[in-house]
Amino acid sequence: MLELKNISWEIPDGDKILKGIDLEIPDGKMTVITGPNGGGKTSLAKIIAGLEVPNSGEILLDGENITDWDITKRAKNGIAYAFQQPVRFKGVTVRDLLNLAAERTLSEREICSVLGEVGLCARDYIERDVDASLSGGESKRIEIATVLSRENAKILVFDEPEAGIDLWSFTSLIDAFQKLKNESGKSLLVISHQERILEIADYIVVIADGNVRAFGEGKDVLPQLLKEEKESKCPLGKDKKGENN
Ligand SMILES: Nc1ncnc2c1ncn2[C@@H]1O[C@H](COP(=O)(O)OP(=O)(O)OP(=O)(O)O)[C@@H](O)[C@H]1O
Repeated sequence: MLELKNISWEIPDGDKILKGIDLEIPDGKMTVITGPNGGGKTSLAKIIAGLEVPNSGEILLDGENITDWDITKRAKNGIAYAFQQPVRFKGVTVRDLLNLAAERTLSEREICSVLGEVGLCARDYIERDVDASLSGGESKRIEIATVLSRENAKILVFDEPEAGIDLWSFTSLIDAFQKLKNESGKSLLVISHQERILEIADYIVVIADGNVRAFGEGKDVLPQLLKEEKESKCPLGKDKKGENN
């Protein structure tokens, strides 16, 4: 299990972005982190992946303190992270990237299958460089396919997988998440604002203003979120003008 204990993080100018986050991410379940823009979701995901170091607090993986582990060590020990804005590499093909992620040579069929899960036709992409020639949506889908290929990963972290993805590919992605959640035994941690992703979550965490504002089973948290949205409130106890209520 991944546990976050009293995680705080501030940026160099002294602004506190995360203010003592306590969370237990259940094993083998799909947990979706949601909340208003700028609330601290990506910052938290980066801290989990080892891209940022918290100013205080601890991260435990299966009881082991991993707070000081860098991104490589965390990746080797099963934490896979899909960036909100994917990194591009000139001279590396889609095939290379997927083989690297799987830590073995995947068959054409396996590559087809994983690209198909994100709505890409392998024939058109397998030998393409993962560089700036890819559109934003293509690059995002390849990034997601890379994380799906990480066979050794125990915890898959996706930051706004829906961003820039067309409706058809999005439907494939929902199916891929459903399959992972039902069959893989892996933990999925997904940052999302998308109602269809929230609907399939086992657990939902609402992060706002650097705090956990709600955490619980999706069936309990989602109706409250939707009710607040209908009443034009943000899920943080502020209305849309930013006034507390
Ligand atoms: N490296 C940084 N330097 C300065 N400010 C930062 C940095 N990283 C994050 N922030 C600020 O911290 C706040 C939280 O950002 P974060 O990306 O974690 O929010 P978020 O909840 O993921 O938002 P969104 O839903 O818009 O993706 C924002 O105000 C952001 O501008």
